[in-house]
Amino acid sequence: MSADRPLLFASGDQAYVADRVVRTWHTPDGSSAAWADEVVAALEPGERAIGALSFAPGAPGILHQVTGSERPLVRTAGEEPERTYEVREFPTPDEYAAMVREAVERIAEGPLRKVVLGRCLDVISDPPLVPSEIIDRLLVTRPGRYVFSVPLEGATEVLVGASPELLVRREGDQIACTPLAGSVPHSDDPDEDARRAEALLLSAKDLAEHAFVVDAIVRTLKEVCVDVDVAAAPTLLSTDTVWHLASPITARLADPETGPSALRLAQLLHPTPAVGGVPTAEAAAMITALEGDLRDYFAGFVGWVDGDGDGEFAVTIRAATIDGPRLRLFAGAGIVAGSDPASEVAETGAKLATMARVTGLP
Ligand SMILES: C=C(O[C@@H]1C=C(C(=O)O)C=C[C@H]1O)C(=O)O
Repeated sequence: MSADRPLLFASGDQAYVADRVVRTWHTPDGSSAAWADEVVAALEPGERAIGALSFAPGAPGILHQVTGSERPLVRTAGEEPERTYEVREFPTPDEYAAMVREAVERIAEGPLRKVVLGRCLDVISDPPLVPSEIIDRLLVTRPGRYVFSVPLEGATEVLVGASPELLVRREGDQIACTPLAGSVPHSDDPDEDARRAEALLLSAKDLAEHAFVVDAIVRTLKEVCVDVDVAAAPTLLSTDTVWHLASPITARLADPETGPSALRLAQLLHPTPAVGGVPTAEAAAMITALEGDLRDYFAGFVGWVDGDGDGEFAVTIRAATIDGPRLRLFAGAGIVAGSDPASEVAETGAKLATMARVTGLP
């Protein structure tokens, strides 16, 4: 494997690192069931497909058919070179606040009830960032549980990140999802931080924002699963920069022999209202109208599947693409009735900070 563009996915206390790429599968349409089934059927025992699928249906997906192994996480040594950064925000925080206002107005008219809107940072780094160094820092500091590095279509581009959000895991007939929605930035003051966490657990706006996601996932799981189980109320999940509301969901595949692989399950569940909205079609139209096409692989899903159909996919958030000197970061936030533009700017700023910190941005 190229040391410049590591191929790995970590969720436990080890990282699965690819050492040989047997084949790379591309599709122009990451929502294609036929493509997903073809890739899974091609996997030999001991192989995995690791990759990423775009946010939009009908947009590309890439899966690397690999052999590899679990490796312990190693601490990096060595000095970081001094870097200079040129940063461009798009949309700007003011433009993003205007997008939030427009979404809130549209939600008041209906039928739109929730939409997730994102913004980006584009950075030019001199000297260029080194993806393997960023991955080492992510693995050791672990700002989110799901650390990934996936080479994309071009010869130099790589998708990296530390997502806190499990889209779906399949292990035999056991299915798990841990949707997140409803967030507040951490405070440096421990008392204030605790107050924010308590307030999040009681916030009607955030609980509503969260319930949209849980309802959509439960509905989809019930099409292919039995024993779908979700806690009566969300719990708190902390990342390096934000508090989230989280709902662990478990289920059992109704028919594990012919039932969907982890990859198919991820396709069926995506886009959840954690990254899209409610209703799905109206939210997607609003996202395109207000954001344009800044997402690509951001807010899609990333992970692995094996030939038995087992696997694990995270939502592609707290993520960045690195392409030589160019770095792009994305963060989004759910907008519902009662969302405050300034708070959404602060929330997306805190989410952007996860990858900004590990890439050394000031
Ligand atoms: C879209 C992002 O995060 C999603 C949106 C959240 C929210 O609106 O509260 C919380 C977690 C994620 O599901 C992101 O981090 O970019």
